[in-house]
Amino acid sequence: MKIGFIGVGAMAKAMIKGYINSGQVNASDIYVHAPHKEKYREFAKATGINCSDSNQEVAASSDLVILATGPKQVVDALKDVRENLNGKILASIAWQISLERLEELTSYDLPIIRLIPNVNVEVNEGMLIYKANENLVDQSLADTVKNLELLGKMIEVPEDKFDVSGSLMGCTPAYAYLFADIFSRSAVNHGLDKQTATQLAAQAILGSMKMIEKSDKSPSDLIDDVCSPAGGTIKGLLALKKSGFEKAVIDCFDATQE
Ligand SMILES: NC(=O)C1=CN([C@@H]2O[C@H](COP(=O)(O)OP(=O)(O)OC[C@H]3O[C@@H](n4cnc5c(N)ncnc54)[C@H](OP(=O)(O)O)[C@@H]3O)[C@@H](O)[C@H]2O)C=CC1
Ligand SMILES: O=C(O)[C@@H]1CCC=N1
Repeated sequence: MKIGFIGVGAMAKAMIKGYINSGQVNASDIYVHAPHKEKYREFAKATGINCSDSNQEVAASSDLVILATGPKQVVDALKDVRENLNGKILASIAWQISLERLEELTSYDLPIIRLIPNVNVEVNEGMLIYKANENLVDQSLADTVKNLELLGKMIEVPEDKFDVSGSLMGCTPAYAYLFADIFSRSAVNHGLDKQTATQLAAQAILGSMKMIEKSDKSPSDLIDDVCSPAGGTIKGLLALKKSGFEKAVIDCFDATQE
């Protein structure tokens, strides 16, 4: 399957790296275009993907056309390609642009899948939510989902839950990185070197997330298992609570929904 990207920003680059890392997609089957070629020329050279001269050329060269612009640029980008989408599947990762709006800007006959990925697609550990329109069904839908599963887990979500789910899995990587960063810096403050500190924090967080995924205990039961009586963890946990950590996290999530 040939894959095209309209827009070559942070998320398109992460998806492209994920596709190539998967070993299932050749760089020579990936086509990209965005207005400022200087921003992705080096990336294209390093990965071996094709730089097309226009959005139309991307659409014409691809079976799956991934719209990866910011939401405000969707109208212009789709105006460029709407005549080139016959026989193609359109995937959009644009935040808050509904399937209905995508159909309105292209065609009511076009198979379209709306997605929110997260940046961890780059290492094939992404979380992607999706909803397809009624033109994308059966084998075509199964093949599209299978293709996107090269990048991570795909979960179907109703469109009215896209904003809340999208914030939860789309924004959270930034907060997880922050958590790892602040913990490793605290260890540096106590004498550990930064590289070791980052490695230890990252593996501890990675293993903990696998426990949440694989264990049948709830996160709160898992917390109890780490808190030995009168040990260091419970002291740290209560310090976090006293400092307003939980309120800060709730405020953070609420802010993503504004
Ligand atoms: N970053 C993330 O973690 C996530 C992002 N998203 C969504 O993905 C989309 C892209 O995000 P992100 O990659 O971070 O944003 P960026 O701003 O990094 O990338 C946007 C890209 O769109 C290009 N672009 C702008 N106008 C056009 C046009 N008319 N035709 C073709 N390309 C165009 C820009 O090109 P140029 O720079 O040359 O103007 C740029 O390459 C957004 O809608 C965002 O909400 C969804 C989930 C997670
Ligand atoms: O910050 C944003 O708006 C985008 C969507 C989710 C992650 N990044």
